Amino acid sequence: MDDGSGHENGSLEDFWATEDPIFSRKELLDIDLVPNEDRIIGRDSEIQNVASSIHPAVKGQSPRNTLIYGKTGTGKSLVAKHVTRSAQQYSVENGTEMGRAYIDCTQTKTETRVVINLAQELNDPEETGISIPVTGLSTDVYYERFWSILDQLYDVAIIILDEIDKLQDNEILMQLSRAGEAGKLDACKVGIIAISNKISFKESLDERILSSLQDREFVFPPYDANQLREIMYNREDAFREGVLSDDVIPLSAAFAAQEHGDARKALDILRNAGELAKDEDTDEVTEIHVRNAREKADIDRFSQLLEGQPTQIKASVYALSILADRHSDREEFATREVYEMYKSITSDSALGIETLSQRRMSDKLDEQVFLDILGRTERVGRGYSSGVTNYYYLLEDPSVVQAVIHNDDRFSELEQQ
Ligand SMILES: Nc1ncnc2c1ncn2[C@@H]1O[C@H](COP(=O)(O)OP(=O)(O)OP(=O)(O)O)[C@@H](O)[C@H]1O
Repeated sequence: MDDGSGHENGSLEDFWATEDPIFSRKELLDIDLVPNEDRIIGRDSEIQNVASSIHPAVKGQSPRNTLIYGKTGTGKSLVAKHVTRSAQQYSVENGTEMGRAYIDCTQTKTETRVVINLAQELNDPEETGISIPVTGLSTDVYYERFWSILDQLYDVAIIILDEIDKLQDNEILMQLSRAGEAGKLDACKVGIIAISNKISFKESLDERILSSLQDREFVFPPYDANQLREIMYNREDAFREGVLSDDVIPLSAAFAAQEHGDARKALDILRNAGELAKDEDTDEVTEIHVRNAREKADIDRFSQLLEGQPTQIKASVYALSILADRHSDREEFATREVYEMYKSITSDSALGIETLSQRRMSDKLDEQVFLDILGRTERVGRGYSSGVTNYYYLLEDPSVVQAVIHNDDRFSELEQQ
C-alpha cells in the first residue's frame, strides 16, 4: 500500500531498473528470428540451391517454383526467409520491384484466408487504392483484388507457403501456380516456395499442380551434434557473459541430436534452461537446468499430442506407460498385456468410463500409432502360438507420459495400479 512516503513507487522503480541476470539479448533465441548469414550454420549448399532457383526474379523474370522438404527444425523456413529477404534487398537496390510474402499454413488453412493474408501483406492501400476487408467479400473478389495489387505494385512476387500440407485444399496452389498462364496477371510474375515436413504430401496433389510446383525440389538433411553445437555457440551472446557453464551447449546439442538433429529443439532447450535458472534466482545455467528443460520440452510436446484426446485413449496409453515403468528392461508389450492393465485401470470408478473389449482397445492404440504417440511392431508367433501378435511401445519416456496424463484430475486420483 502507498503510505504517502513514496516508498512503494521507489521500490517498484528499483525493480524496473533491475537487469536480467541471465539473458542479455534473449531475442536471439526467438524461434521466428531470421539471424544474419554469419549465424547460419551448415546450410551453404541449401542456401545456394534455393537462391539459384529464384535467381531470375531479381531481374524481374519468372522465378522457378521450389519445394523444400525436411524434418522439423532443419532450417527450411530459415533458409527460405533468408534467401528471399536477401533477394528482395538486392532487387530494390537494382530497380526491380519484388514482393515477398510468408504464410504459415498451420495458422492460415483455407483458400480464402490465404488470399486475404497475401493481399494484405503485399498491399499498399495508399498506392493501389484497394482495400482488403477481413471478411465480407467473395473469394473471387479477393482474388481479383489480389491480382490487381500484384500487377500494380510488383514486377515479381515470391510467396513462401510454410507447412503446405496443412492447407485444407489445393485450390490456392492451382491458382497461384497457374496465374500467369491463366491470364490473371498482366505484368507481375509469381514464384512459390512451398515447404513441408511430409514427403508423402505430394501424393495428395493434382498432377498439374505437382508438375508446376516441382520445378526444383530440395531435401534438407538433419543436423549432426557438431552442427547443433555450432548453431548454439553462434547465439551464445543471447546470454550474459560467464552465465553458461561449459557443458550446457554440448548437452543441449546431444539431446537435440538424439531427437533427429532438430535445431528448433536445441534452441528451445537452451532458452528454457536459461528461464529455469532465472526462476531459481541463480546466475549460472548448469547441466541440471538443461536436463529439466529437456523434460519440460518433452512434456509440452506430448501434452500437445494428447490434448483433447478422449479418456479411453488416455486410459490405453496410460496402461502401456505403467507396464513400461514396471518393466524397465523391456520396451514392447503385447496387446494382451496392455489389455490386462487397461482393464484394471478402467475398472476404477474414479475414471467413469466403460471397459472396452480387447479388440476395441487395440483399435484405439492403433490410432495413436498414426499420431506419433506410440509405435507398433508385428511379430509372427512360433510353434503353437502361430498368427500375428501386435506389440506396442511408447515413443516417449513413461515418466513424461504419466506426468501429462496426470494433468487430467481423474487419472491423478486413480488408485495406485
Ligand atoms: N543452420 C542453422 N543455423 C542457425 N540456426 C538455425 C539453423 N537451422 C535452424 N535454425 C534455427 O532453428 C529454428 C528452427 O528452424 P526452422 O524454423 O527454419 O526449421 P524448419 O525446418 O522450418 O522446421 P519446421 O518444419 O518445424 O517449421 C529457428 O529458430 C532457426 O533460426
